[in-house]
Parts: sequence; C-alpha cells; structure tokens
Amino acid sequence: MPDPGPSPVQSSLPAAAAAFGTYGHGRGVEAVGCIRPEQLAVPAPADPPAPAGAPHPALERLLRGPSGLGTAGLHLARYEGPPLAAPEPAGAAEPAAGRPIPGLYHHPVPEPDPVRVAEISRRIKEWADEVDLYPPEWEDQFDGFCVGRYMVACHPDAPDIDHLMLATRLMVAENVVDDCYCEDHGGSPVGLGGRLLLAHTALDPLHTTTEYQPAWTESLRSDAPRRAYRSAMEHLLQGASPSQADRFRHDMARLHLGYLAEAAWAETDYVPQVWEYLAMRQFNNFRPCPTITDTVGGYELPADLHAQPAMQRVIALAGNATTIVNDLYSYTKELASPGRHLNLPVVIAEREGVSVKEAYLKAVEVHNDLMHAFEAAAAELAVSCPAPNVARFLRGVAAWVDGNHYWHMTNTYRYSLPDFW
Ligand SMILES: CC(C)=CCC/C(C)=C(\C)COP(=O)(O)OP(=O)(O)O
Ligand SMILES: [Mg+2]
Repeated sequence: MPDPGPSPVQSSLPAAAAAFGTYGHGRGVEAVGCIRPEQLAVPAPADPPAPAGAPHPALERLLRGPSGLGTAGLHLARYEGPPLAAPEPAGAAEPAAGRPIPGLYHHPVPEPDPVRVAEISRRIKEWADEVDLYPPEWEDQFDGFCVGRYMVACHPDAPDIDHLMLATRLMVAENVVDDCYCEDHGGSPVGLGGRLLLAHTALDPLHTTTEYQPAWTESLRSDAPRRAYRSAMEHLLQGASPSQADRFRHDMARLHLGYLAEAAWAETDYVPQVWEYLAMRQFNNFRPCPTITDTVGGYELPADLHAQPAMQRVIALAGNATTIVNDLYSYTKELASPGRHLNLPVVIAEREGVSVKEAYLKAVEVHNDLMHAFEAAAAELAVSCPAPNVARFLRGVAAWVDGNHYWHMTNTYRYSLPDFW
C-alpha cells in the first residue's frame, strides 16, 4: 500500500486551530483531566478493523476535526498576511522532484506554500550569518538542505513565520551538531561524549559559582554547534512555556544518548542486533522535531497530557517511523560515505544474512508496520481522550510525519534511491 491517499490529517487538517489554539504561547489551555491509564486502555468502541494499509477509521474521524453547520471557520490557519516579497535564495522553492520508495506507506502532502518557504529560506540565511554557522564553501550544502521547504511542509498549522522560525533554527542547529560532532563535517566518535555534554549546556544551562560561570558563558561562543544551539534555544524560550522547553530538553538529551550509543558501536566496530539498532534509533531520532508542534502552532499540550504513557507511545512510534524513513532515503548516501554507516537495511542484511535488496525491502516493511502502529495508537488515544488540544497535537505530529516523508522524497540534492525495483 504505497500511497493510500491524503492522510486523515493532511486532507482535513480542518482542525480546530482557530477554535482550539490560543496562538499566544499556549497559556490559557485548560487542563483536561480526561486521561487515566485505565481509560487509555479502552479501545475505540465498535470501530471495525481498518483494511490493511488504510488509516484507522477512528483516526480518520477524530482527526478530521469539527464538521457540520457552523464549523467552516475551524480550519488550520494558513498565512494570510500581505505577500512577502522575499528574494528566493538558491534551493528555496524549486519545484519538488523525487519519487516515493515503492511500497512505502505514506501520505502525500500539499505543496508547501512557496511564499512561506521563500521567507523562511531568506531568514534562516540571515540567522546563519548572525551565528557564523558555516564557512562559505558549505553554502551549497546548506541551500541543498532546503530547510524552508522542510519546515513549511511539517508545520502547516504554524500561525506565522516567526513560529516557523522557532522550528527552523532548531532543525539547522541539530543538523550542525550531528554533522560537526558526529559525522562527515569533522565529526568522530572519539571524544563525542564530552563535546555533546558541553553543547547540551547551551540548551540546559550550567548553574555554577561566579568563578566558573564566565568560562562556561564564553564556551557557548566557541564553535558553530554551540552558537547554533544557544541562539536557537534562546528563540525557542520566547515562544515556549517552561514545560514545553523542558520537554524539548528531555528529547534532546534522548537524542544525545542515541548519538553516544551509535558512536560507541562505531568505535568497537559492533553491528547491533536488529532490535538493538531499533532501540538506538529510537533515541538517535527526529523526536525533538514533532514534539514542538504545539509550540510552533502557538498553543500548548499540557505537560500532564504529554506525559501520559499512551501519548508517549504515539510520539515514540511517530519518531521511529520518521527516522526509518531517513534510513531508507539516505541509504545510498550512507553507503557511499567512508567506513560502515549503520542504518536499518545495513543491519538487517548483516544480522539476518539476507541480500542487500531483501534487507532494504524488509526495512520498508518495518517502516510500514511502525506507521500503522502509530496511526492505530493515535486513533485509540483520540477516542480515549477527546480533548481538543490532544486532537490538535495528534494532528500536528501526523502532519510532521507526512511533511518529513515529503521532504526526504523531494530532496534529490541530498538523497537518491537504490536500484532495487
Ligand atoms: C533534526 C534532528 C533532531 C536530527 C537528529 C538526528 C538526525 C540527523 C537524524 C535522525 C537523521 O539521520 P541521519 O543522521 O542519518 O541523517 P542523514 O541521513 O545524513 O540525512
Ligand atoms: Mg541517514
């Protein structure tokens, strides 16, 4: 079931943005005490099982948002201000190319608004200059990353460019840390723990004595990853509540833990078992991106709802599906990189003794299973907890999943498919 049509989320993002969101910084969202663990265990009442590959009917119905008389205005906000006459930097708004991986379960998304894409692309270059992010010779790669298209596709309910920029700076900063500390722009597994910990203090500040505080403050200016983290976090704090910021820090600590496991295995030349690889990839994962969907949307999913095990499962499954999408689209790029780069097809081939093609096709199935599990878990939660901010958050996560697939598929500068079909 490669393309079952528009996602219940994307087709009907009708959602309740205007009615349910606050478009401030999320204050004013009433706590909804609707989730108790025993309630979450209750399955959706009387929904027949979805046909294989189709979204769960409850997901379709509940994520569709309000319908009927008087609900026409309750649709996700799109940019409605004056046209933004931004010049288009290279790579900002080229027509989308690329084809989906055959057999990959995914939902197409509408073409991201080119006006928003162009403005984000312009502003992110300004920010990159401001924090002295990369040397001039890396500019083509920066443009080829097309972060504007990425973030606009993933956050269709962002009320404005400023909110989108919160996600965009973080996306760039996260990739700079990965490239410069872990991967092919000077990265290495050797000494990674120390570098990551010090960079993490740009997100989660050091509180120490007056003697030592200045050296730490100075350290945050000492390399591009730290300058990027510090500035992107400073901006996030202007748009996030304290609990949203702390949710993000927790996700980033998870990410850094995942980097460390990957590095440790690289240092000892260990190829993990498939389940071990999937555990590492649950941490070395896109999770910090979809979990800020409410901050970027201008509302807040309260901490007690975010922390519920059922919500945590939905988020983990969504993060895992999005990250295996990366493994599949980046497979040929990683094969061409020096040394052995672990990704799901490589680990399956090695550990299960199958051909690279069989391993790749099995990895597609693993991805599809994760996607179906994500959609089923989201549907069940939407039934168990019919709170507007829960529904909107679930839609936001699903929109991120779909936008992430779109970006990988269309980023032909960065990724190309293997010749397996
Ligand atoms: C944006 C973010 C939180 C990134 C975290 C880690 C990361 C870069 C990925 C999950 C993408 O995987 P990978 O490192 O394999 O990226 P490329 O294949 O090089 O695009
Ligand atoms: Mg990859």
